[in-house]
Amino acid sequence: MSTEPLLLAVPSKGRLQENAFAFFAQAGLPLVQPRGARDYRGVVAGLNGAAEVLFLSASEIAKELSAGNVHLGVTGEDLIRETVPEADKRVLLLAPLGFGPATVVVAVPQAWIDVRTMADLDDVATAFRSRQGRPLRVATKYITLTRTFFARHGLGDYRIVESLGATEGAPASGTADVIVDITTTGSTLAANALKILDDGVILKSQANLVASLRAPWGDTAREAARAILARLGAAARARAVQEVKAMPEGDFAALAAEALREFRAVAPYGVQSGGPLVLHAPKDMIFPLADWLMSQGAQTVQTTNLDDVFEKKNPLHEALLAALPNA
Ligand SMILES: Nc1ncnc2c1ncn2[C@@H]1O[C@H](COP(=O)(O)OP(=O)(O)OP(=O)(O)O)[C@@H](O)[C@H]1O
Ligand SMILES: O=P(O)(O)OC[C@H]1O[C@H](OP(=O)(O)OP(=O)(O)O)[C@H](O)[C@@H]1O
Ligand SMILES: [Mg+2]
Repeated sequence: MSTEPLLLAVPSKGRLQENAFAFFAQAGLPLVQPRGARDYRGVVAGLNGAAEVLFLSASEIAKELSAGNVHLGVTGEDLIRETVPEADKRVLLLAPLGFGPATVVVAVPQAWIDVRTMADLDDVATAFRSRQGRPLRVATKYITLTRTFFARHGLGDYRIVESLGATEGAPASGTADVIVDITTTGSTLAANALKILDDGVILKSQANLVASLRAPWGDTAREAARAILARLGAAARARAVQEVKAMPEGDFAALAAEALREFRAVAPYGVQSGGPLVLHAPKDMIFPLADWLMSQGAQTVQTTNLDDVFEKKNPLHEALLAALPNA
């Protein structure tokens, strides 16, 4: 029986760091750095040493998950898709985390007014070859994503100019003709007079909780993952729903069935004959559900934000178990 602790990799700096810390703390899993903020190892508090934390950069986390050197990690989906070969065999994206949004796009100079689509860009590539005797040049650090996307659009005659920063400046400085890079607010593209092709969205990325399928998943690591995923799952479920309480008139069982069908609301404690009817409903359904409950005779409909909703059936843990070898 393996007692090696679970290794969790969390961004140590950059855009994802602050949100990642807050995310674990909010789920009742504070990450502590016993020797201070410059310490690159820590622990997940409350798990008796069963889970250690490694603080790495977002791109290193993608590599370590791929290699199986950590069990769980937080990093951007863009970095996973770019750096992990045959990603589906090596990692499992357990859950998007709602922060670190970034879209990987193909962008061209705004001055190319007739170029709006990947098909137009293919024509440009053909023109570069025949008139200038050279291929279209694409500046990017997303080499794999670019190759796959261009191939999917039948665009083959181009050259990648590897860029390690300030990619958006490449067309103006003449080192490339077009770019593939991430954008969030769009202000960097606009400042460099670039526009996104209509069909030029390669990937909509955000930070994800990712499991490595190649890591040595011993008993201690599995048990730590179960405990972590139970807490994360409870916090996620609590964010997704509100509790709704009301005393409608009529057959509660039939009303609960209709609430599920029409409003995706569940009755987690079943229906009590004396009432009230207690439901967990998705946040975007609260108003229509309340309206409907009042149309069914409820005088008052009360909703509550929840801190945690622990459920015996934990979709995160089940997804992990299903993906791990001989689980
Ligand atoms: N506006 C943005 N610019 C850069 N990255 C962003 C942005 N918004 C979200 N992200 C995401 O943050 C992750 C990259 O974070 P960061 O740049 O801190 O990591 P890194 O590339 O590993 O670090 P570094 O480049 O300093 O070594 C990516 O997944 C990216 O999609
Ligand atoms: O759409 P926006 O909101 O303008 O954000 C996108 C820009 O932000 C990032 O650059 P960053 O500032 O991290 O510099 P670097 O990648 O060159 O290090 C990214 O590489 C884009 O250039
Ligand atoms: Mg960066």
